[in-house]
Amino acid sequence: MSKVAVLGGGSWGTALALTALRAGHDVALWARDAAAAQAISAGGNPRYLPDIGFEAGIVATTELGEALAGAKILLASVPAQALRSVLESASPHLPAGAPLVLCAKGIERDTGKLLSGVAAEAAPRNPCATLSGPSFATDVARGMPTAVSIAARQDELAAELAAQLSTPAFRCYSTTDQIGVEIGGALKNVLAIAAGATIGAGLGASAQAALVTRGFVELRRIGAAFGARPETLMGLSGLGDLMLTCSTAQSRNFAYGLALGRGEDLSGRPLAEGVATAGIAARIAEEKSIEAPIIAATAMIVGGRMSIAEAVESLMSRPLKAETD
Ligand SMILES: NC(=O)C1=CN([C@@H]2O[C@H](COP(=O)(O)OP(=O)(O)OC[C@H]3O[C@@H](n4cnc5c(N)ncnc54)[C@H](O)[C@@H]3O)[C@@H](O)[C@H]2O)C=CC1
Ligand SMILES: O=C(CO)COP(=O)(O)O
Repeated sequence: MSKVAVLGGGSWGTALALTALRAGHDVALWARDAAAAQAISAGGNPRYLPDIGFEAGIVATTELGEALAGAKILLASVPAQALRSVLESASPHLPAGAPLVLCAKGIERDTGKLLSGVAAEAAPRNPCATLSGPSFATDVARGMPTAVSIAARQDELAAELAAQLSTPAFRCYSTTDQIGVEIGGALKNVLAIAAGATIGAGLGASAQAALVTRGFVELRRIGAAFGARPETLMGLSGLGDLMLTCSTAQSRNFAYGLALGRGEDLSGRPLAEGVATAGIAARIAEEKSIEAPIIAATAMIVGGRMSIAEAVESLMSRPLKAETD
């Protein structure tokens, strides 16, 4: 049994802290909010995991030094756009050499970097890994069966982390394709917004299936440009997570798209990582001359620069071509 430290007291940080606890580790969690830390230590997270009670045992604190001291595994589960600043604050306290597992899904908006690139700059003394896959925090917190990928460039590190973090209900597969795992997790959120918007705008289940399938082609093109392995994109962290988040309003990204498609007020909604990632993903595709019209249209819709009706018109009137081109 060794100490696991979790950065982030939201739904995913809490759920991952619980899996680490259930895997037999001592678990500390850093949350920026004192009330959240107190509640998590007592066995609840009313803001981010309402209606879920869980076992006490996580030691949650607002002190980074206290949370990180002596930790052998670090899990970063703050939102993607907050990762750099949180790692910079944590930097003096990060135990040198302890693996840092990135658990957020996104691309840094200001730099276009994948989160492993952010970690390489903000936490260079910690070997970096990524945990991603189809896994709603509520399901994981409730102990429902879930499988994810853990990726690290070194095979032994990925396998060791998978062994340390798996439980009978949380099955971690290991891979060395960290970039593939990151790309799948980041882009599926953008496509989930598009899928939700399709349903919200009343365009139908056939349109939803077409959009997700063709969106997956774009995901694979972008993945290929980054050197991702095709089989990773077909795996849990790619296709698996795309299936999950493009099919149910339990996904906050899908729910965001649903509200967008219905023309509802979008202020004050829960985190939807695809909102921040859409624009930068579209820009990366454009800069690399990758054909990604669905991602581009989603970025424009999310940015208020295109209506859903205009997106449909533009996507449906593209020149006809072979499906595999
Ligand atoms: N909730 C889920 O089902 C899953 C979430 N993820 C990923 O995990 C990441 C975190 O998401 P959630 O925990 O779900 O979000 P959340 O909205 O439930 O919680 C976010 C947490 O981060 C904290 N936070 C936000 N900005 C911060 C900052 N600048 N500094 C410090 N703390 C900050 C908030 O106070 C909150 O505790 C996202 O990238 C998400 O895509 C991945 C798999 C499942
Ligand atoms: O990444 C997730 C499930 O794998 C969670 O999806 P949402 O952030 O869209 O709720």
